[in-house]
Amino acid sequence: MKQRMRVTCGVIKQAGKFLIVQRAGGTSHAFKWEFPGGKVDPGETESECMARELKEELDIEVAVGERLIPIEREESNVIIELIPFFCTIIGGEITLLEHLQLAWIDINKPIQYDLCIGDYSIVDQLRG
Ligand SMILES: Nc1nc2c([nH]c(=O)n2[C@H]2C[C@H](O)[C@@H](COP(=O)(O)OP(=O)(O)OP(=O)(O)O)O2)c(=O)[nH]1
Repeated sequence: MKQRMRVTCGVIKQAGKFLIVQRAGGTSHAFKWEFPGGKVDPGETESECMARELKEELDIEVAVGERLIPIEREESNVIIELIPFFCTIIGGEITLLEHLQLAWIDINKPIQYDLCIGDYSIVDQLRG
């Protein structure tokens, strides 16, 4: 059986635009753009993971809101379940602790960034 990996990712909207961040070199999906987040640790709930990852990556405190429809992708020998959550910043200032750059995107315009492939399905959900 293939290994499953659950990954939460945060959808943060401000002034009508959505936050995406660019992965660093030397990681899987190096230099791709994504919604910030990461793998669910053993014993942790999805929303605990979401809040922890946004603190670790962006140094912000968030209220974790609605869970969107998860996206499942098969990659070499793992199945990645990407679980998006709407998040609202309740503390801190966005500081890039792991990523190279950030951008605020207008969801209704063509995306000018090279997103991780599964993230296009999140964009589709946000476009409704
Ligand atoms: N965080 C995040 N990961 C994504 C997205 N889309 C997507 O395919 N992925 C993939 C990339 C990685 O293979 C995996 C997440 O791993 P990660 O490296 O961000 O997770 P992590 O922070 O827990 O990793 P680490 O501690 O092991 O370095 O999911 C996305 O929008 N956000």
